[in-house]
Amino acid sequence: MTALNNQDILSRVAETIESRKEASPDSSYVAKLFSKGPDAVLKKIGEEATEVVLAAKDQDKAHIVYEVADLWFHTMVLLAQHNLSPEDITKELARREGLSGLVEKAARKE
Ligand SMILES: N=c1c2ncn([C@@H]3O[C@H](COP(=O)(O)OP(=O)(O)OP(=O)(O)O)[C@@H](O)[C@H]3O)c2ncn1[C@@H]1O[C@H](COP(=O)(O)O)[C@@H](O)[C@H]1O
Repeated sequence: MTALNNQDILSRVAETIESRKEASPDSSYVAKLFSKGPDAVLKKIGEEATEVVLAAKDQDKAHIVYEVADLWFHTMVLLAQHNLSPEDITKELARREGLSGLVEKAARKE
């Protein structure tokens, strides 16, 4: 297996997104998004989240997968804007693993 295959897709896409910080907006969708400023990606995330909701309401599995991929991708661009990586999110999920949301919420109320 090549080194490329050993890396997971989230890491590979995150690396590509990072590299687009230096790329020309004419040659790259991500570079174009970065060049528009921070609000552009926030707008895309809002749009893509709405599209996920609509796909789910339609109970269309293929459409849900497509729209969630768009949403994940745009949240990865947001993470890159803040110099964060998918690993920061997986670490947070790992930290929460096994802790019931109900238990965590009850602890917050104390
Ligand atoms: N995973 C993605 C990805 N998912 C979705 N998109 C783009 O995100 C946009 C989604 O927006 P919409 O569905 O609203 O379509 P649109 O109307 O064309 O969008 P807007 O012009 O309104 O923003 C489309 O242009 C998609 O092509 C992506 N663009 C890039 N990537 C990854 O990012 C890498 C770098 O891309 P470039 O920066 O373009 O080279 C690629 O190799 C991929 O791995």
